Formats: sequence, C-alpha cells, structure tokens
Amino acid sequence: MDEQQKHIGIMGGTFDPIHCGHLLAAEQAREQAGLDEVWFMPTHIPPHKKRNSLTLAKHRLQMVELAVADHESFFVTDIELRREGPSYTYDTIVDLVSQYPNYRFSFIIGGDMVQILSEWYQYKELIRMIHFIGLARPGAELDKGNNDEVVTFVEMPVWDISSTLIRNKAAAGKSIRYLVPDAVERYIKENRFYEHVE
Ligand SMILES: Nc1ncnc2c1ncn2[C@@H]1O[C@H](COP(=O)(O)OP(=O)(O)OP(=O)(O)O)[C@@H](O)[C@H]1O
Ligand SMILES: O=C(O)c1ccc[n+]([C@@H]2O[C@H](COP(=O)([O-])O)[C@@H](O)[C@H]2O)c1
Repeated sequence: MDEQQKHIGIMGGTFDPIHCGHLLAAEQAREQAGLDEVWFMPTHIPPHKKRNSLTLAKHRLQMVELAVADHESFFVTDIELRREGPSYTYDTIVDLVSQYPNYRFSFIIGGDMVQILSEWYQYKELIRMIHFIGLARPGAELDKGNNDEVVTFVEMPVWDISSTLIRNKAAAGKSIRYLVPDAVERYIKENRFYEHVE
C-alpha cells in the first residue's frame, strides 16, 4: 500500500464518449483545487441516466485511457466496472477509502450534477466522507448559496459540449475533431461507434 498522502480528484462519468469538456473540467479542478492526481472513473451503470444502451464498458474505458495517456497527473480506474449493479458513488468511496486510507478524495462534478447532488444515494453519509468540486456547465447555473460546505466551486470557461452532442454529430456524419482528443476520434471511427442515434 502506498503510504504517501495525496489529494485525489475523482472524475466519474459515463464517458460515452469522453470529450474535451471532461478533460478541461478535470484540468481546471486539478490546478485550482491543488489536486495531486485526477482519476477518471467510468461508470458501469450510471444511477441517474435513462439511456437504454450504452457503448460497451470496455470501449468506454479504452477511450478514457486514450484521452488521458499524455497527462502526467491523469489516471484511470476501472473500480466501478468491476462491480455489478448501479454505480453508486457512496459504494465506490467506501471501497476507495478502505483501499487507500492515506489518500483524501474529492469528487469532480459539472453543474448539472451539483443541482441533483442531494438526491444521490446515501447523500448524508457521502458528504461526510468526501468533498465535491463543482464546475459550471451551460443550462446548469451553479447555485453557490447553500452548498459551500459540500462543494468547492472552481472556474472554467463554460463550454456547451456533451457526449450527446458528440454522438449526434457522429451520427450525422459531422466533424467531431477538437471536440474529442484525436486518438478518441480515431477509435470512434475505427469501431464505427455512434453511426446511428439511439
Ligand atoms: N462541458 C462540460 N462542462 C463541465 N462539466 C461537464 C461537461 N461535460 C460533462 N461534464 C461533467 O462530467 C461528468 C461526467 O459526465 P458524462 O460522462 O455524463 O458526460 P455528458 O456530456 O454529461 O454525457 P451525456 O450527454 O451523454 O449526458 C458529470 O459530472 C458532468 O456534469
Ligand atoms: O451515487 C449516486 O446516487 C449518483 C447519482 C448520479 C451520478 N453519480 C455519479 O456521478 C458521475 C457522473 O454521472 P453521469 O450520469 O453524468 O455520468 C458518475 O460517476 C456517476 O456514478 C452518482
């Protein structure tokens, strides 16, 4: 076990696919919150998403690995992909805290997630164990009012980019260049993902 103390930012997501908005959010959180590392964590089953079919977990994971490969402080964990059922953050944090007792964990979320945070599974227990780092997102203005003890807000250029946008553009045969890293774009094309909208 690593005895060194570190502050880890967990960037959880469905990542279908990972896009440059995720990377920008993680980088701004890393710098402004002084994180030692960011761990990107693809979900097995996202608790609050209503989509019927996700891209296979091994491909979502591979796209995340390609996207973060050249950043010295970005890493990937498959901890949720190895667990059956919905990927509740509470269950994951319990596991992480017991595996890495010397690390401090914060969870990075966009404004859409900040708005529904109090609905998360075991919310009261969860906020005793970890702190959240929130970033603005179009359509989800951040209410900084009552959240101060739970969420630290960091600045980022608000960017109207989502995995839905990428899937829709790919399905329409439009360019996704610069919206996702080059290696991710190549992987999407090679595997012919998102050629049809769900
Ligand atoms: N453009 C963005 N700016 C800030 N945060 C973002 C942005 N895109 C995603 N996030 C945050 O990244 C995390 C993971 O997001 P997720 O993988 O669900 O991507 P998404 O773009 O929201 O996907 P979809 O369009 O399929 O719903 C969430 O906390 C989300 O709020
Ligand atoms: O634990 C919960 O109740 C919960 C509810 C909604 C979202 N999350 C987590 O928040 C992260 C972003 O979720 P999503 O749906 O935007 O991919 C991802 O790691 C989810 O597992 C967690």
